[in-house]
Amino acid sequence: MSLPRPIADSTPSLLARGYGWLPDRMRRAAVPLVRARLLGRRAVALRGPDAVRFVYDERNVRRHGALPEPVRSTLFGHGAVHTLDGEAHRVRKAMFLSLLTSREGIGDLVGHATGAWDAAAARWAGQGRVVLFDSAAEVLTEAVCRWSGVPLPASGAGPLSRDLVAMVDGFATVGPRHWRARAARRRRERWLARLVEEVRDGSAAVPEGSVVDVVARHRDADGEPLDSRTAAVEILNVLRPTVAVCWFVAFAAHALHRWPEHRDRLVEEARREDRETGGAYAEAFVHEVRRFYPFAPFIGGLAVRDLSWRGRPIPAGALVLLDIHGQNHDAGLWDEPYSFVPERFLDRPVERDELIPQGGGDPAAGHRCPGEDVTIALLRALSVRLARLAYEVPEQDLRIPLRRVPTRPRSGFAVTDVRPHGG
Ligand code: HEM
Repeated sequence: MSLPRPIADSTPSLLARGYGWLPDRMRRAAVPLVRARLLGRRAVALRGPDAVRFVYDERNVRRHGALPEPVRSTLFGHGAVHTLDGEAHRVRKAMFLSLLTSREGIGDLVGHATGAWDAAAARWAGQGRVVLFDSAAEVLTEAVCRWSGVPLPASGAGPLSRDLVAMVDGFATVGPRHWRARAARRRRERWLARLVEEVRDGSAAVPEGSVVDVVARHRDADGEPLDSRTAAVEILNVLRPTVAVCWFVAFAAHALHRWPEHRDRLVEEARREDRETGGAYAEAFVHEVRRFYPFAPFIGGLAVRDLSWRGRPIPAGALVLLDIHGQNHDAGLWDEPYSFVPERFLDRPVERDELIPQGGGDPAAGHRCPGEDVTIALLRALSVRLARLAYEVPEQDLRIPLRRVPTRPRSGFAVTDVRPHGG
C-alpha cells in the first residue's frame, strides 16, 4: 500500500503551530482524515466517535514503539503503562484502576486537596500577589503526596511541584523547557526508586494499600515485580498528572473571570445542596473546562497492519493520531464549540467517545486515562472553592497562546487581595 505522493515532514510545522496545526489541516481536508509525516514517519490523523473506536481497537493500533524518545524521557517515563499493549497493558492498567477509581480513595484524595487548599488560602490572604497556577500545583503536590504514601520532602511541596510541572511543561518543545523536564524526571525517578527499594527491604514504611505500597508489591503479567526504576516511573504516573490538574484550575479561574455568572451558580449550588465538593452544575462546569480549554492535543499509536478508514488506506506501521483538541471543538459534535457553555452538559449525558480530553474508549480495555474520575472530583471541589474565594485580578497577560503546548494563561493567573471567606 502506498501514499499517493511524498509528503514533507510536518514536525517543524507542528512545533511552530501547536494546537492549531491538526485542526487547521482537518479543516482544509475534504474528509476527516489528514495525512502527514512526523519525525520521519508516515502519519494519519482522525477524529470523531467512530475514529475513537477505531483507534482504541488493539487489532488496529498499538502503542509499543509509538511514543518518541523525547516524550518518554519527560512526560511518561520509559517502560510506562502508556507504552504497553495486550495482556501486559491490561495487568498494569488494572493496578492503576484499582488505585484511582474507588469512591473512597477519590474522596480521601479530594479531602487532602481541599484541606491543603484551605490552609494555603489562609496564607494567600497575607500575600500581595498569588499566581494560582503555581499555588494550585503546590496544593495538589501536598495532597497527592499525603494520599499516595510518598513522603513530603522536608523542603515542602514547592520544589517537587515545580519538577512535576516541568515534566509536563517540557515534553513537546525543544530548548530549555525540555531540558528542565528531562532533569526533573531523572531526579525524581532516582528519588522514588530509592523509596521503593527501602519499602521492599523494610527500611521505610508506607500505609498499606497506598500507591507506593501497591506499586512496590505489583506483579506484571509475567509474574515479576517491577524493577525499582519502572516502579518509580509508575508512581510518577500518579503524582505528575494529579499535579497537572493545576492547568485546569488556572483555566477554571480564567473562565470564572471571563464569565463571572458561573461563579454565583457554583457557590449557590454548593450552598443549596450543602455540598462542599459541588453538584451537577459544578460537574457540568468541569466538563466544559476540560472540553473548552486546550491541554492534550492528540494521542497516537502505530497501525498494526494495512488498515482502511472510511475507504481510505492506512499503511501498516503508520502513526495513527486521534485529534483530541479538534474533536473537543468539532462543530459537528458541539453547538457553538468556541463558546463556554457548561449547560450543554446538563442537557445531555456525556457520551463516552465524544468528550475526550483524557482519551476515549473504555479505560479498562484501552489506554483511556484512569485518572479521569480523580480529575473531575478534584476540579469540582477546587472550582467551588475558587468561586467562593474573593480576590482582585490585577492587570496581567491572560492570553492563552495556542502555539505553546501545553498552554496556559501566560501570567499563570495572578490574583491579589485574597479574602478566603468571600471578604
Ligand atoms: C490533568 C488532567 C489530565 C489529563 C488532561 C489527562 C490526559 C490523559 C490522556 C490524553 C491520556 C492518554 C490516553 C491515551 O493514550 O489513549 C492519559 C493517560 C493516562 N493518565 Fe491521564 N490525564 C489527566 C489526569 C490524570 C490523573 C489525575 C491521573 C492519575 C492520578 C492520570 C493517569 C494517567 C495514566 C496512568 C495514563 C496511562 C493510561 C494507559 O496508557 O492505559 N491522568 N491521560
